[in-house]
Amino acid sequence: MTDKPIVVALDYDNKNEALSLIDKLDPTMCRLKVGKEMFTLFGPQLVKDIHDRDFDLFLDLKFHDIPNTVAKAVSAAADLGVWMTNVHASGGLAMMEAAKKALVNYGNDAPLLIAVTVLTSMSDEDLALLGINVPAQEHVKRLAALTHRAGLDGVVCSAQEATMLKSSFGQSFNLVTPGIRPVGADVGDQHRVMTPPKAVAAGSDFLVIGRPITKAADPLASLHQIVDSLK
Ligand SMILES: O=c1ccn([C@@H]2O[C@H](COP(=O)(O)O)[C@@H](O)[C@H]2O)c(=O)[nH]1
Repeated sequence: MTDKPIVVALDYDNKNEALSLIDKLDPTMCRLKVGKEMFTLFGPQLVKDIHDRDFDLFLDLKFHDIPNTVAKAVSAAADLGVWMTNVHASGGLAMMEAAKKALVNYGNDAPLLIAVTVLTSMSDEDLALLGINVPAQEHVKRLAALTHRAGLDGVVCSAQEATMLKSSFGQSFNLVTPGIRPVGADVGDQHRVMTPPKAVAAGSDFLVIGRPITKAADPLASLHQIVDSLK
């Protein structure tokens, strides 16, 4: 297991609310994720505010565009000094290769670059509506293979696919898994879910957890409970 596997997803529309949670957290306990909502509202200044507090930051903007555009976006994310960023694997091999190439000049300062396979909110039925008539597990494997071939550092997937992906692509291929739900937590819009201890046992490297922490009556206590459940 990675030393700090929990990545708290900060999906807030209020910056002060987010910062007041962050100020109660310890960077040795977890990493943080900023996604489309907060980055659209608060921009690069939020990234600076989080870096000032010494947290590793996953900038989860899931770039999906033509290769040239994605390469430039990934390079802009690297300029912000983030720990991890991502693209959609369904953008294709050329797009992922261009994104990877854009980070060459950053050397050891380059963020980890990972690709989203199939969103954890999607079921086999959702895929069928897109004309993808294979189980999610099979489509995830196909997109992970493309990501591995492009030389990226890993994928976003469900923990339900973790064992299969570790055995196919090896231990060093990072598996970042949202859709994490402690026993009894509201599943919400997620479909392919798993509890924190089971996700780690299955091979997840990083557990992305949002609402079970941020919407809890006591977010800090909820985070502590999850951390303790992994010991
Ligand atoms: O497949 C994916 C990719 C990204 N996410 C993001 O992770 C968090 C999950 O939040 P919860 O509140 O724990 O459901 C959220 O920011 C998503 O944008 C994902 O869920 N699935």
